Amino acid sequence: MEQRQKATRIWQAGVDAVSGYAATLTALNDIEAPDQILAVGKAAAAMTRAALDHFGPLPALVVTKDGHGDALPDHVRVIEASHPVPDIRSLQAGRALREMVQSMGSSSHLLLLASGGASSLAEDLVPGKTLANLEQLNRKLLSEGLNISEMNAERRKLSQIKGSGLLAQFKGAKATVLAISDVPGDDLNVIGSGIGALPEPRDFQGVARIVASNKHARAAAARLAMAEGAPVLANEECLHDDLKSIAARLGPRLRNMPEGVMVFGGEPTVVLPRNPGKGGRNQALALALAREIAGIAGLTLLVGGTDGTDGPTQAAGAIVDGTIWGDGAEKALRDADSGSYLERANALFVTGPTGTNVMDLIVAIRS
Ligand SMILES: O=C(O)[C@H](O)CO
Repeated sequence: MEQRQKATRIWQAGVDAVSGYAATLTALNDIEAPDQILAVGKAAAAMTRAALDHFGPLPALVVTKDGHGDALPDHVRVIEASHPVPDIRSLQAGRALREMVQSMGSSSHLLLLASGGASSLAEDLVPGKTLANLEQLNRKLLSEGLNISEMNAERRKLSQIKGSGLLAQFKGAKATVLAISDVPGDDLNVIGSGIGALPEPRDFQGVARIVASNKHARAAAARLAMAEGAPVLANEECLHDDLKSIAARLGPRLRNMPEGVMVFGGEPTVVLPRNPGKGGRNQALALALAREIAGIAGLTLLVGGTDGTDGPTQAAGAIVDGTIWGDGAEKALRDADSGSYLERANALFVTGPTGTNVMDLIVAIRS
């Protein structure tokens, strides 16, 4: 129990360090007041709250995931949409964003706050494509084990607002983009499929900045571990691979880990069966790692999505140790049903929406 609490504290320190509110507030210090705020992604509400606290009650349009749009003032227009597979509200949100950008005057300054999840939450399709095409594409992409860069290259092909398409329609004087990165390499053209990417030949002044990333979260987690007296044995962004390979690679390191803490970040890919059960990539990776450490005492792993939601579930991930792997685990892994198994084992890690999204974070503790 003590190790679970320690892992949770260290993981949470990582997430707190990249909170959408704090990261945005800090970045706003040297930015002039905009005329309009647009915010898209899982951290949109937290980022908007920071901008409103800093600048006062500016007009704002927030597009975010179901259940992530709370605690905003009444004057803010909030559109909640579906994630990870878009729905009709994603199209409404995409249209609202485009219309807002197109309606801004020639001297205007737009503040665009972008975070992960935007690919699904807002879309404005190229002519000839339908919601059914969009849903079908996303289901396919999510099940094939592609990395985010490969997925978003496909998503951009269907979109009028991704890959700098949104800002290409802005005729104002200045656009400032602040982004929280949930992609490897922090590439603005990949975050939310490039919803906040600046177009190359543009007639306005454009500034874009990453305000939080996985690196910041790992650094803060490692800092807390050290402050609590635990040697930090690893701090790596190494989870960009198919989750079976990641488990096979990390397994021996974890089994042989001396006393201390290891921190890993990134986003595993997963190939889903035709009818997946309950879970997400973090729960699946946690269970695959539970197999690797089965029977080992004094070792605890917290595997969690920093946004607080792992796939289409209410859990952020799971906390596992040497006692978790047991009857039914192999089948649950095979059927992409780790969530059901981990729930029965009382191993789910639940935080609710965190107000940020910088991919996933693993904290391993050995005592
Ligand atoms: O929305 C998306 O495309 C992913 O979260 C990456 O930003």
